[in-house]
Amino acid sequence: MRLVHDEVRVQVPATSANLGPGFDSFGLAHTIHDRVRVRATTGRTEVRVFGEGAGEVPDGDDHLVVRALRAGLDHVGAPQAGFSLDCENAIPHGRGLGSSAAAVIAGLVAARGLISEPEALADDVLLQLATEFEGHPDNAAPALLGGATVAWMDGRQARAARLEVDPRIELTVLIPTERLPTSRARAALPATVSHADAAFNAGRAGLLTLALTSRPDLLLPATADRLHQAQRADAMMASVALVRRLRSEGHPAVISGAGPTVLVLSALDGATVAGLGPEWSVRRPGIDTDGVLPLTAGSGIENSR
Ligand SMILES: Nc1ncnc2c1ncn2[C@@H]1O[C@H](COP(=O)(O)OP(=O)(O)O)[C@@H](O)[C@H]1O
Ligand SMILES: N[C@@H](CCOP(=O)(O)O)C(=O)O
Repeated sequence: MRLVHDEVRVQVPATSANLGPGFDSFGLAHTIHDRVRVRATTGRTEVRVFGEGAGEVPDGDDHLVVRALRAGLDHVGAPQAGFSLDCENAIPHGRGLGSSAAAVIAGLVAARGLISEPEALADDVLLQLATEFEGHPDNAAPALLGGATVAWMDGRQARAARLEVDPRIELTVLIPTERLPTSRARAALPATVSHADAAFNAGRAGLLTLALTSRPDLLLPATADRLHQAQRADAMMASVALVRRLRSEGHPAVISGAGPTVLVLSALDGATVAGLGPEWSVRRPGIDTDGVLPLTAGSGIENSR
């Protein structure tokens, strides 16, 4: 395998995993995007970051996009190089909006864009490699495929299928200032769950497929969860309290991914939004139906220096 291109640009969406009952399986892509330009060089790796994560994430080979890029090249036996990266990040870090999965998918798709036989890094291969980075496939699947996805593990093999989301479904994303690393939220989960709670979530996850694709009127019952949100309440008390309040008022609210962002699968009215404190930033993204995309020159990233 050879490197046949020396520059590639990639756009990748934010994602909300779980969507209530679908722990580690359901996910949804938003029209909030990170963009990365990767150039292969003969020098050492340099990363410039604009927006989210600037001044915080590593600026060399430890950068997550670079680690994923190198993993993709290693997987197909392509030679390594130095890399120069420009990252324009809009996905907040540590808020449950899939920033780490987006970085991994961006790096892997950049690797695909540099090599002589891109089919060696087909989507199923990238989903597996991304799942090995993340430990769960539910953010990587929608970041890769767009729309809503159901992901599952077949032994150690990650798989995913895409759902066509009903166009009547709108989104409101409530992002708090505090962060919660996904690793900490996962450590808060109990090792076992009750049979009754597992059965409850199985029924609601099945219903969620119907609600997302053709019955948005069922979104409130379809987004109920007993397996992970309450169990993580100590790590994000305000978010879990907000989900409970919004649901009691009839809004299909869930914790986005491992939190602490709250995702509402409806256009939350202005009065409800206005009543939230200043610690909540409100976004109304669309649903990204493309997933990760290679970009052509002139798509905006050249604003980076
Ligand atoms: N675009 C990025 N570039 C480099 N590192 C990133 C990027 N996005 C996320 N990360 C890394 O992943 C961490 C957040 O991952 P995680 O705790 O799983 O939260 P999230 O819910 O945002 O994915 C960041 O603190 C950073 O170390
Ligand atoms: N299923 C995972 C999802 C984590 O999503 P993130 O966006 O918070 O990284 C979990 O709930 O741990």
